[in-house]
Amino acid sequence: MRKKVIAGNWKMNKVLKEAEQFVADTKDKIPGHDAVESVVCAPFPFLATLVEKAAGSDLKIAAQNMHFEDNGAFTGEVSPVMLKDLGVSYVVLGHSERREYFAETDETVNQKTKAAFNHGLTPIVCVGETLEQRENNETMALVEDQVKKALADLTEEQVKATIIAYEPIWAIGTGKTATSEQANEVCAHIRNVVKAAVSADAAEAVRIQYGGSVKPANVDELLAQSDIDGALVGGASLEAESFLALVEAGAK
Ligand SMILES: O=C(CO)COP(=O)(O)O
Repeated sequence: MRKKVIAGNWKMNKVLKEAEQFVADTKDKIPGHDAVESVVCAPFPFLATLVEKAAGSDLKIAAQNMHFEDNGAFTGEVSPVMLKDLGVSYVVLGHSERREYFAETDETVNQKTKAAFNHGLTPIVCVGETLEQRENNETMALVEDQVKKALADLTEEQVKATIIAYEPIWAIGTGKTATSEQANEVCAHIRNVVKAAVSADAAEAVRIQYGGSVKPANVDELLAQSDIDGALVGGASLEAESFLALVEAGAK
């Protein structure tokens, strides 16, 4: 059985006080790490404080992006060395909003994924199609291409430790969830892509999340699917009560 991973992606929301309050409200109620991995992906300015506030609990803190270089003349960027130094555990890479607004490419996602492993961070690699691509029946080929490029040159052990998030862009922040069958179909395809590109063992071990309008009301059905190992959640992760309901679903 693959352990479920529930990750809240706060995107560009909250101020520090609100972020601290969220951790205070949730950390003692998070199920044990053996049952489910519970992660909050917070904006950079909150990371140091949140790692400190969540210490000793089963709530883990993630970044929403990073550069692939260790250091250097990259004004405005944050490196994997900095994240590791703060005690950050996971990093979201290649989110569709970064691909669309900040010129993230499959190649930079690959460089960042390798950098994450070089520094002991667990990457959450996002893939997914637009509505137009879905309507043109391009979903499977597109997602296959994104997955292969993101994982290129990783070792089998690294692929096993990667978290892939399938987030159909048309379902993000729109209230339109993919049906659990639609979501599972693509997640199963991703697992087959990993099997063909890497190994059956890697495909069995890799965790694949679904993301896109996940909420307490639909999470159980999504997590009951054969190839969905967790959720990457935007809007419904912002409130403590809703986030706790999601992680409890992941621990069932
Ligand atoms: O993009 C997402 C998580 O990374 C999904 O966002 P919503 O849950 O708000 O649709």
